[in-house]
Amino acid sequence: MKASIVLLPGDGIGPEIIDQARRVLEKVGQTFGHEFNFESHLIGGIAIDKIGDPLPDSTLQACRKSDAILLGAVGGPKWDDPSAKTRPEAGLLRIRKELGLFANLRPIKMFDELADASPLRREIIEGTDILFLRELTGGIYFGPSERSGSGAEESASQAMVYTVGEVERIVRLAAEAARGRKNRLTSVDKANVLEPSRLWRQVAARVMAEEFSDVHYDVVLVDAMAMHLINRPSDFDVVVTGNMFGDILTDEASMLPGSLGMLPSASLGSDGPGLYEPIHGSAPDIAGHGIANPLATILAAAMLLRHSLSANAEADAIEAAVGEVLAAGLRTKDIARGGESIGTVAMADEVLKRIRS
Ligand SMILES: NC(=O)c1ccc[n+]([C@@H]2O[C@H](COP(=O)([O-])OP(=O)(O)OC[C@H]3O[C@@H](n4cnc5c(N)ncnc54)[C@H](O)[C@@H]3O)[C@@H](O)[C@H]2O)c1
Ligand SMILES: CC(C)[C@H](C(=O)O)[C@@H](O)C(=O)O
Ligand SMILES: [Mg+2]
Repeated sequence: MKASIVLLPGDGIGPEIIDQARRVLEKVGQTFGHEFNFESHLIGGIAIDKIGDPLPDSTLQACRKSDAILLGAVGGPKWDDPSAKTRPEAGLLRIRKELGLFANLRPIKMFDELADASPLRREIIEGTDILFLRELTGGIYFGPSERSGSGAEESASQAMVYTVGEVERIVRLAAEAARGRKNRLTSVDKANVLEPSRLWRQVAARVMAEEFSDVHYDVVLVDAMAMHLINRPSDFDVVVTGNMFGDILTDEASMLPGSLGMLPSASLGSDGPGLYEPIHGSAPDIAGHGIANPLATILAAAMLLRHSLSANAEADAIEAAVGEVLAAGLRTKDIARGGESIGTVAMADEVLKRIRS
């Protein structure tokens, strides 16, 4: 197979972890006889610094032509001025919107070998296997925003907007995913307070009744979900929710496997290339120290192989290698819980050694 993969390293630890995921993909290419062509492009703060735009046209065009995109992270204190004209994060939001990547799959996969890394008790996290489907191109992230007034009367607003069509397509995708798993779908909203959540709940209920009556379906309010997630995580199978709730709940869920550095994601649309990235950010507090956990990005590369290139055996090979590394007790600092740890490159070296066809 030949495939062209665009790499968007971005900011902070982005370049460090993308370098390692690329080495893993190259090893997969050699092992399975594929030709992967990599092109790196600018996004985020570095793109603001070099081109004055967090998503330069050249980057967007290259992404459109590619088979898949692997992104590191964007943002950092250097670009945090609230009065700045643009922000690194705007580049990420725009690429998701431009490519129509409305479905963000965030698997919360437990590696049994890593149970010691979680701050939660083993009996709570055991058996946890959740697939979050976070709606990614709508909701409050993309609603109209405004600043007006001055002095103590100055105000800011941003609207949460969902259309029926946006809810239907993400719920359908989530319900189909549930059919291939434990056949359970939970929809998370704030319908006791928010109008868009009431629309979300009505549309989801109709889609489930009309098209997926075989799937066990329930709804949970987002505040309660934040609690259930760390109290009884193994009760959930597929969880579908809006853009902001999905963002927050999945960072919380990273404490099940033990670190943000363990969670990958896939952002998919109805056609065109998918975008794959860790769920974490640019981790400015550890950038440049060589200690970032590359496994979330390496697992995102596995999702890229599975979802964009239909290379399931190759994706399995990466996931198996990660499992073996963890079983061997090898840990980056974030999952070492004070014990011995290895750095970013050494962790990727250990994964590389274990990639087999
Ligand atoms: N997809 C993205 O590009 C993305 C996602 C989230 C945040 N951000 C941006 O990143 C910047 C920093 O945000 P933040 O600090 O709130 O969140 P963050 O996810 O970057 O970091 C939160 C904490 O987790 C740790 N961490 C994250 N990834 C890690 C890894 N791979 N290995 C070890 N530790 C890791 C960090 O060191 C930090 O202590 C902000 O500008 C934010 O907007 C970008
Ligand atoms: C950086 C930010 C725009 C982004 C989001 O909120 O979607 C991040 O937190 C994520 O989870 O990918
Ligand atoms: Mg986030």
